[in-house]
Amino acid sequence: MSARVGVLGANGRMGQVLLAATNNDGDTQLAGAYVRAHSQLLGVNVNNVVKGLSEHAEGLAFSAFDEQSQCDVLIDFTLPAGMLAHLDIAVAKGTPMVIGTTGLDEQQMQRLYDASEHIPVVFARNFSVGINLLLNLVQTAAQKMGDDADIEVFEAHHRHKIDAPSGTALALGEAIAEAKQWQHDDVAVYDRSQSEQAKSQKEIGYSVLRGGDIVGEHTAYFALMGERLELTHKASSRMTFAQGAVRAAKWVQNKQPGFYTMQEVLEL
Ligand SMILES: NC(=O)C1=CN([C@@H]2O[C@H](COP(=O)(O)OP(=O)(O)OC[C@H]3O[C@@H](n4cnc5c(N)ncnc54)[C@H](OP(=O)(O)O)[C@@H]3O)[C@@H](O)[C@H]2O)C=CC1
Ligand SMILES: O=C(O)C1=N[C@H](C(=O)O)C[C@H](O)C1
Repeated sequence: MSARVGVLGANGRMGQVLLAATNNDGDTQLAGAYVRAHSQLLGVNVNNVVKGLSEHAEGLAFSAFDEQSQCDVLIDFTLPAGMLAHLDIAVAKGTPMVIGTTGLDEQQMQRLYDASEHIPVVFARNFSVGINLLLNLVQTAAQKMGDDADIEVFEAHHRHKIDAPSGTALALGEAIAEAKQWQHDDVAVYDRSQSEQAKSQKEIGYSVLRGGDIVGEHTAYFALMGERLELTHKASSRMTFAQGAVRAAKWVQNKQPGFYTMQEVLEL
């Protein structure tokens, strides 16, 4: 039976692509397009806003998410505060969640871990296949390039992005730190403008570009004297993230409560 999927933040950049990805997947049914309680879209047919949906979406209108909402799985790409409010309802209802929202602080992450004791949660700061593979590749590079390698992570995104560095950049840095057996928070450097010293060997430096319509680009640098390795991923369509999230939604719908990663979904 096809999974009935509800999309939270359905009017967002990702939300609209998620509506299409859910609607176009043969194994999922778009069961809810949820917007905020005061949204002007409430009651508006999704086909009037998102073009190219199949006839399966006909008759579905944007609605507010609450305890009455009926779905097998929820997908959330919103903002931390909204996601946590959605999570509380999902826990109360026992509905599995796929979460792509980034910019969570430590306490907000703890709320996710706590919730995953009651419902299955797939959390990924990037749902593309390439980035999830890159999370493995940077660990190999971190181990093999040697202690002399300078490690930096660069990311570029569209002008509307709020959080920085991106969730993906931080995930790459954390994967590198794990491979080096470093504490990420001890080695992360976000700003060198006040530093009057050369960098140390035990650093992961982050740099950020915001501009135009860049969907998402990430590069991990491993720089030695005389050579440098650059591992780059470029997303050119949000559909890649949306299709990954729909894949995760199908995977998680019958899982036991727990905290799952996209690497587990992809068996990487
Ligand atoms: N993991 C991954 O693969 C990816 C993750 N992302 C992440 O997804 C998130 C969304 O990105 P994007 O779609 O570009 O952002 P948008 O700003 O376009 O969309 C955000 C959506 O969240 C809704 N929202 C915000 N706050 C709340 C709230 N308190 N309650 C309910 N709804 C809320 C907004 O509603 P309204 O319009 O009414 O404000 C909007 O629909 C970001 O964290 C981004 O980093 C993005 C791409 C890929
Ligand atoms: O906000 C975005 O757009 C994206 N956010 C995610 C992140 O913060 O890493 C994933 C992707 O790069 C797009």
